[in-house]
Amino acid sequence: MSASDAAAMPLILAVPSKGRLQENASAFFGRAGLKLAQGAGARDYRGKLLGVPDVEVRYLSASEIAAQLASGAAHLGVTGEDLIRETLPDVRGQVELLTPLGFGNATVVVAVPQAWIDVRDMSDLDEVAAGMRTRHGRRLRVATKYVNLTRRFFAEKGVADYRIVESLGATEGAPAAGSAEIVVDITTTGATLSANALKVLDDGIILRSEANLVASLKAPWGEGQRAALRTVLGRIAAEERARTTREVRAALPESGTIDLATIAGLHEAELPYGAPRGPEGEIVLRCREAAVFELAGALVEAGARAVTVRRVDYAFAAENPLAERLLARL
Ligand SMILES: Nc1ncnc2c1ncn2[C@@H]1O[C@H](COP(=O)(O)OP(=O)(O)OP(=O)(O)O)[C@@H](O)[C@H]1O
Ligand SMILES: O=P(O)(O)OC[C@H]1O[C@H](OP(=O)(O)OP(=O)(O)O)[C@H](O)[C@@H]1O
Ligand SMILES: [Mg+2]
Repeated sequence: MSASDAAAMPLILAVPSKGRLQENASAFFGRAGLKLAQGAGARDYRGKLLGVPDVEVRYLSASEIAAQLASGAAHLGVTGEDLIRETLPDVRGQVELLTPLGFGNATVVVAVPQAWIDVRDMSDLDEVAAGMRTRHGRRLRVATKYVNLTRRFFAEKGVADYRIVESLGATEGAPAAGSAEIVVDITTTGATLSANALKVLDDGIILRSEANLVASLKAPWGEGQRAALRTVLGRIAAEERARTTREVRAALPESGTIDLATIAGLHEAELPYGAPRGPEGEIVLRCREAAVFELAGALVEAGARAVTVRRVDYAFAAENPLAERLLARL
């Protein structure tokens, strides 16, 4: 491929096409002013970002997204951290987890039958497994689709006498069906585990996962794709900054001055438009939502004639921390 071909290639953004991550993911992009436009219908697995050329959206399953970020077939994607850690042999070398998204929360756990009342933790499980091996010549069977996470975790806990039965769905049913003794699976409310008379071991939490925005280090990052990256991540950061902060405007006193630097420092506020030019006038600060009342109080105390606080939709800034962090690694 020539350099000019590479420059014309779009940034590939992989978005969940189904399951519980789908709706949340498109709502997340929508809030950031990135409207996903799917092709002809729900079965068209390609689309665009309205108003952002040079981006191609691909709708894939959450596990396929992890695989495509690993191989470099996609530049950016939304998927569960569980799938990233399960699918990628070298997470740090293959991808950058840019930011957790606050949805798709689930925990990968080791669960055993509730009837095993003496088995409370991994060391109890180790005894059961060793006993099965010596007394019955059989190995404890673990049903899971998280084969790699299971192997790593069991090795860390020193449990070796087991074998994995790969499960592609309804994993929690495996013990009752007789195809495995225990399971490693994901849980959110715990309803599925209870319904199948399973319990989580006390130290059986393998990973707490949520959906993440993930970038591939293996994808071809030409100039066009880097520019598209800055646009996309700039909007995401602008929405996040806006959502987590408040804009505080203060009318400065007619006489005397306010020591804004000290007040801003105390309340971890910024002056996004700089310091006031004269003694009188209006000043704009930005602070964390939780600090709003203290900051407003301090400004009034210091002589401000009026203070207003508001939410903003987007807060853009010259710095693009998400993009810079990734670009520094490419
Ligand atoms: N209660 C939950 N159960 C399963 N996954 C969840 C849950 N909550 C969040 N997730 C996240 O969503 C990801 C995809 O799961 P989901 O069930 O939505 O997809 P799916 O399309 O059904 O995939 P699969 O068919 O492989 O289960 C999970 O790997 C996990 O990161
Ligand atoms: O702790 P809970 O809130 O009960 O959720 C956990 C269940 O949800 C998921 O299954 P899903 O509904 O995605 O079906 P699947 O196995 O076909 O993917 C997961 O595999 C568990 O079975
Ligand atoms: Mg599922």
